Amino acid sequence: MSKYILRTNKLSKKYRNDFAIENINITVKKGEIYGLIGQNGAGKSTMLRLVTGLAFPTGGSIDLFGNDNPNMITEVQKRMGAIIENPAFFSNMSAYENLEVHRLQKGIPGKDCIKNTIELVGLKDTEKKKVKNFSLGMKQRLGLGIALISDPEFLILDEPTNGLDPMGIVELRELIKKLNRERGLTVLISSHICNNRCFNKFL
Ligand SMILES: Nc1ncnc2c1ncn2[C@@H]1O[C@H](COP(=O)(O)OP(=O)(O)OP(=O)(O)O)[C@@H](O)[C@H]1O
Repeated sequence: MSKYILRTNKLSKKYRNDFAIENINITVKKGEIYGLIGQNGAGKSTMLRLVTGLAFPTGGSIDLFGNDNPNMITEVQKRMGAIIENPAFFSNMSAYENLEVHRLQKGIPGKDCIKNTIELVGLKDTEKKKVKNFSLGMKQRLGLGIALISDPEFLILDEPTNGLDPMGIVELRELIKKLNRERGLTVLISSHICNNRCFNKFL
């Protein structure tokens, strides 16, 4: 069985005449938390959009779960969960109802996964509160819940700490570490925090 989840080979994306990313090779091993660090505009979101199939490369290849056939992206997507940019929510619904919509969309049988996900991301006490009344930290947790509801093997997070206060960052960091430790979840996470000390602290 493959020991890595993701491998890119000379991955490039060009918009008109400019490369957003050029010849990027990364390998994310099974069970690791991989940090993608770069300043604003470095190409982090582009990279994650390519990996999740939201955009197509202009050069190079992406190997996910040992499969580099681009036509298989729908199959491998089922094994991934992602938060890219700001996830969309139904603001007049509760966390439970939002998760129910995603459960139905993904065809996940039984409602146990909703309760479990709500507990996992720490939204148990929100009960019937509507998402429009959520704090940013709660919205991040719900986004994470949506990404996790299908029990993925690979979680991709694009700048998940943006806008969070220091406490929210610590809570999110602990949750990601817990998911990695207890579920063996492999995580690819981006950040524009270029100070190595800060980023090491994050992980
Ligand atoms: N749809 C697009 N059309 C044209 N150019 C784009 C598009 N998406 C991204 N770019 C360009 O590609 C480069 C990389 O952008 P990207 O959003 O991937 O960087 P980033 O590292 O995620 O930045 P940030 O930290 O600000 O989110 C930028 O120069 C950006 O302007």
